[in-house]
Formats: sequence, C-alpha cells, structure tokens
Amino acid sequence: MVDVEKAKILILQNASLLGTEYVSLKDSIGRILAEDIKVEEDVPARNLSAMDGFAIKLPCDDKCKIIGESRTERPFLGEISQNEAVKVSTGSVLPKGSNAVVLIEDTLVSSDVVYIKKMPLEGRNIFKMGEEYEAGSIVSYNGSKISPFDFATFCRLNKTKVKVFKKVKISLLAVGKELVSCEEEGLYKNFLTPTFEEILRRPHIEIKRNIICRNNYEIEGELKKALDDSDIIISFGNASFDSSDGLFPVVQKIFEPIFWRVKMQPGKSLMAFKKNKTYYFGLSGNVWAAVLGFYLFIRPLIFLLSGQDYKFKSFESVLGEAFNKNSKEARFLRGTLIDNKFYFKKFSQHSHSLKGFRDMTHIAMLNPGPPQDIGAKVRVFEFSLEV
Ligand SMILES: Nc1nc2c(c(=O)[nH]1)N[C@H]1C(S)=C(S)[C@@H](COP(=O)(O)OP(=O)(O)OC[C@H]3O[C@@H](n4cnc5c(N)ncnc54)[C@H](O)[C@@H]3O)O[C@H]1N2
Ligand code: MOO
Repeated sequence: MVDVEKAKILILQNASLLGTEYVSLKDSIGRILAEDIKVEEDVPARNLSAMDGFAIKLPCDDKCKIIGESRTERPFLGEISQNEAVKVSTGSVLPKGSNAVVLIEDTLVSSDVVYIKKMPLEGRNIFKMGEEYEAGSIVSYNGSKISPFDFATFCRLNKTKVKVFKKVKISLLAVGKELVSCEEEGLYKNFLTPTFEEILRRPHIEIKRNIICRNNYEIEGELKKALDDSDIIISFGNASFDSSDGLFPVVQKIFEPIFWRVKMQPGKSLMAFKKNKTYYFGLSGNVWAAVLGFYLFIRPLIFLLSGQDYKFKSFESVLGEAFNKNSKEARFLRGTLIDNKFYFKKFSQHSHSLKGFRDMTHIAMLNPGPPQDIGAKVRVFEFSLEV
C-alpha cells in the first residue's frame, strides 16, 4: 500500500513519450504537436488592402487619376505615383508605391477620376506585410493541442503536413461475472467502459477495445491481446487484489507491479502494473473510486505519454461545512466552491454512487486525522476529465 503522492511519482517516473508521425493538415486537429511551428515567410507576404476603395500615394490631391484595378485574383502589376489611384478590393494586393487606401464611400468617381471626400491618414486600411506573422516567429509550440484555429493558421502558412505525437492506444476491460452490456436486461450493467470510452474519444487517443470479461480465461486472453497493441490498459471491477475470482493473479502473471492499493478513500483498491512500455491499471467497479483513480493517476499519464504538459490545478481552501468522520487515509470529497469555501454535503460521497458527477466542480483532499470543523484548511483540485 502506497500513499497518493508516492503513487503518482511511481507511475510517472518511468513514463516515456510516444513516438511521432507526420499527418496531413486535415487530420491534425486535436492531435498533439511534436514540433514548434515556425513562420517561413511573412504573412501576409505583401501589403494587402483591408477595405474596398482606392489605393493612393500620400500626400496627394483630392482628385486622382484612376490608372487600373487590383483584384484578389488579378493584382495590378504597375507602380503608383502621386495623384494616381488604383481601385482595390478587400484582400487584394496593394500596388507598389501606394501608402493608404481611401474607402469607396469616401469618394466620388467620374470616369477615370476619383474625388476624395475624406483623405485617409498614411498607412490606413492596409493589412501590412508581416502584420499577422513575421518570418522566423513561432505560432504554435511542441506539446500543444492543435485547435481548429491552429489548423487555419497552419493552412495560411502553407503547411501541408505537421509532426504530431502518435495516438495513445487504450484498452478498456470491464471485469465481472455479473456484468451485462447497457443494451441487455440486468441488475449489473457495465456502464463504466462505455462512459470512459466517451471520455477518451479524442483525436489523439485510439480505443483499441472495450469489452466485458466474465472469467479468468477471458481476462487473460484480453489482457495479452491488449499488451500487444496498447499503451494503457484499464480494467474496471474486481480490483480488490485478494478477490477470489482471479483478476489479481492473472495480472501478476502477465505484468510487473508498480504498486497495488493506495492509502486513500475512496479508490483504495487500485492496481498499477507495467510490462515493457504498457501500463495496466485495475480500477474499482465502484464509479467514484474509478473516476478518482483515473483523475489522479491515469489522466496525468495520458498527458505525459501524448506529449502534453500536465499540472494538477490545486490550491488551498477551507471547508464550508464540517466533516464529521475520522479519516484513516487521505480522503477525497466531491463538491463545489462557493465564495472560495468548499461544500460537499449535497453530493453523495459513496464510492458506488453516480449522484453528484453532474454538478461537482472540485475535489477536496483531507489529510488523515480526526473530524474537521467548518473553516478547516483543505487542498482543493479543479475537477476535469479532459485529456
Ligand atoms: N470486506 C470488504 N469489502 C470491501 C472492501 C474491503 O476492503 N473489505 N473494499 C471495498 C472497496 S474500497 C472497494 S473499491 C470494492 C472493491 O472493488 P471491486 O473493484 O473489487 O468491485 P466489484 O465488486 O467488482 O464492483 C463493485 C460494484 O461495481 C459494479 N461494477 C463492477 N464493474 C462495473 C462496470 N464495468 N460498470 C458498472 N458497474 C460495475 C459491481 O457490479 C459492484 O456492484 O470493494 C469494497 N468491498
Ligand atoms: O476504495 Mo473503494 O475504491 O472506496 O470503493
């Protein structure tokens, strides 16, 4: 049995990043960048007009001769002199020599002459070369998740492929003779693996299997298959290591222990094993214990393996309600913050209960010890299952 902090360290200390691969831009959204994205050429590469109107060269008279037109699809190639104007549209390349754009609504046009009613200041209405991104600057960093706007930026930078970390391959196993699928009639429905599959359905993760194992033979077979193709295997149920129906002995046969059982409540029944580079976690079938085990130990590992930075967002707070039990081990409560105080009584604290997940925003950790009064200091974590 290890304490919570030791358990976190034991899991992360030997974790190594997954490999990298190149993917096409359209497949990159949601993946984790494995390179810094550097701007090769100024964006925009030329001065562009930011408005519809006329490019002019200041200082000039309020009457200019129209010498041509620059369109987005067909730029004007000549150079502009004082008292000349070139018709421009939003996004079109500005002619050489121009230094301002007068808005179309501030002009009067008569055949090839434009009368300027309101003279712009120099530099106005121009989307300047390099204004968006200067050559040599970095727009996205190694380890960041590629958002739709990153995708748009990479497109604008003329990227066609980007280097990303390989997907984290995860297997989910529900273990229990009593379990039926959510579509079947029964008292003990396996809702845990489908729920976690939804939580983990992300572009940088690949779910290799989601399966119910009802006997040792199935457990062993699925664990061995998962060992071959997964980075992380998570099982739910039968996590008590001395349970008679055999998950623990099977796991012991295949993997090497990191630790089993953690000094915490709930979630004490947790196994962490490893074989080569594959991690195995045996979480409880009790939902709050399973979610907490995932939050504390597996989620940080997924961040680390996939190349992302991870930091537990925690801070000191105080109890808004008294907690009137002794705690033998670190105790985790689900709840929420109001005026920076932690409240937990309207949330079920039962390990088996689903009540409270919808509204919980924070988790408080109480150190082992006697009951705690209102105002007692507690460490509070922001709750999120985002990976
Ligand atoms: N005498 C003792 N009893 C228990 C102890 C103890 O120390 N002494 N520890 C308790 C703690 S703490 C936990 S946690 C659980 C051990 O958990 P298990 O992982 O062995 O739990 P199971 O019996 O397999 O399941 C518990 C509960 O959850 C249901 N379940 C299981 N898998 C799923 C699934 N995939 N989806 C939904 N629900 C699932 C299962 O049917 C049970 O009802 O033991 C305590 N007991
Ligand atoms: O430690 Mo158990 O995981 O409370 O239900």
